Amino acid sequence: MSKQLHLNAFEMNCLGHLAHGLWSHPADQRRHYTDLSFWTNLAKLLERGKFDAVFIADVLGIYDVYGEGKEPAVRNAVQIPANDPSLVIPPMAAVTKHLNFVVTSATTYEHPYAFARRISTLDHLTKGRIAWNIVTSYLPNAAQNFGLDTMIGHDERYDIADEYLEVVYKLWEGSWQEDAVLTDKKNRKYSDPSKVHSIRHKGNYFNVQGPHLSEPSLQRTPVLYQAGTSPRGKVFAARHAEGIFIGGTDTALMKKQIADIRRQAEEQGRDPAQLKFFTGLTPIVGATKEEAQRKLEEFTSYYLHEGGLVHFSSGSGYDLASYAQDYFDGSGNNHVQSAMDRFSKNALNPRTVKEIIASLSKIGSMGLVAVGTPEEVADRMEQLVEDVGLDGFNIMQVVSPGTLEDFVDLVVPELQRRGIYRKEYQEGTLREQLFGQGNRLLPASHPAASFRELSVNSS
Ligand SMILES: Cc1cc2nc3c(=O)[nH]c(=O)nc-3n(C[C@H](O)[C@H](O)[C@H](O)COP(=O)(O)O)c2cc1C
Repeated sequence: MSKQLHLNAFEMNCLGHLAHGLWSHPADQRRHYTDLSFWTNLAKLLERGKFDAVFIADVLGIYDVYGEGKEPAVRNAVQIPANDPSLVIPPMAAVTKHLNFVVTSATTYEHPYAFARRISTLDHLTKGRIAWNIVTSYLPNAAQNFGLDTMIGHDERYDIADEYLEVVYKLWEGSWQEDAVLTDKKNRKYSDPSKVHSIRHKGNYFNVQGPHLSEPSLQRTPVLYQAGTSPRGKVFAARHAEGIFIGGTDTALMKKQIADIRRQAEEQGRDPAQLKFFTGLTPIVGATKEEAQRKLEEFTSYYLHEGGLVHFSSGSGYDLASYAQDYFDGSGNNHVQSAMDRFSKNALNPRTVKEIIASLSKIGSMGLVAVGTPEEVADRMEQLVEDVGLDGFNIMQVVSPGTLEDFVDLVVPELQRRGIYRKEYQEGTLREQLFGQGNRLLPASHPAASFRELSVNSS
């Protein structure tokens, strides 16, 4: 394999992210997610393992579709309690030099002006180590928490997201010219007002005058990740995303989606090499095959099936506590549509509702799982990259930090021995680490670049 692998650790600022119930395993430390040291220790571990980034998911409401109430989610700690994803980044940045941070934020609820400033602040504090995972959200309760009775329709959420991106591109790329900051102590001029521009955005969803309050950070626009591969999601990804997080376990479908997004990006004049594809992988590693298998069985005994059902029900929009048909009928389409592409009757490999419920009793049911020796796990990763066209993985955890410790100590050296994973970090921003030196900013072929013209056309 000639490609170099990229690795993110998949995280969330909460007790129960994906491995529902595993917080009660004796070795698990997730109950300390409210402590700074949980995050600084994680960051140091990941930098030791030369990880690209910690990728932090987020939600803005509770998972209350299953059983039509909050009790199952709260009882099983399914992403509740959950704290803010961005505030743990500065302490992690303070104890590392190269590790990067992907923060998830939905375009449906928070205003882009405030969000753009928070990201610029993070990009300044980390010296260009920030990415944004752009999502549109899928929880009805999130809509209710932000003043709506029901969720905005699926495709309209993406229309809002497109305009949101236009606003933040104007703020990040167009508001401050590159030479606007003078730092001229002699003449007591910090910035040149003629080079700091209002953006005067008036759109269907947002009106923003500007200018951006933050001076330009190293990357200006953070590295843009996206998750969601519905037909509308793919159009959005092809236009904006530099990193795409593809979910699920159906590798034939992933391969199709990757080819589709790369083709659409190329049609829009983007270089398909400027898009990197990731999927979720849960590694369970042992010195021998038998030891790895024993670990899996032990972990499974702590896993809560009901937690998996709660998670899936809100993701898909189907209440698995009461759904009576053999196959999903497509009515869950306002939630995560790409989940429906995998599970409905029209899926490439359709599964019955009964089969789906059974699969949710297993560890790692939200992504791929690799159980075995370090060599076997590395083999599987290499094969997936070659067969599916992936560029890397979001490593999903079962016990924290045990899963990542095993991976760093056992699998990383094997990947390095094979020459497919860095032994040392490259200097530079996250975008440069992903796309090579000199790529601090988005390329001219990216739609954000057109908003640099703002500085020429306005004042
Ligand atoms: C792999 C994957 C990870 C996702 N992570 C999140 C997340 O952390 N927070 C969130 O609000 N939505 C998340 N989403 C859903 C996105 O909000 C997405 O924009 C929305 O549900 C539409 O997805 P779709 O294009 O597949 O229909 C994720 C979706 C996928 C497929």
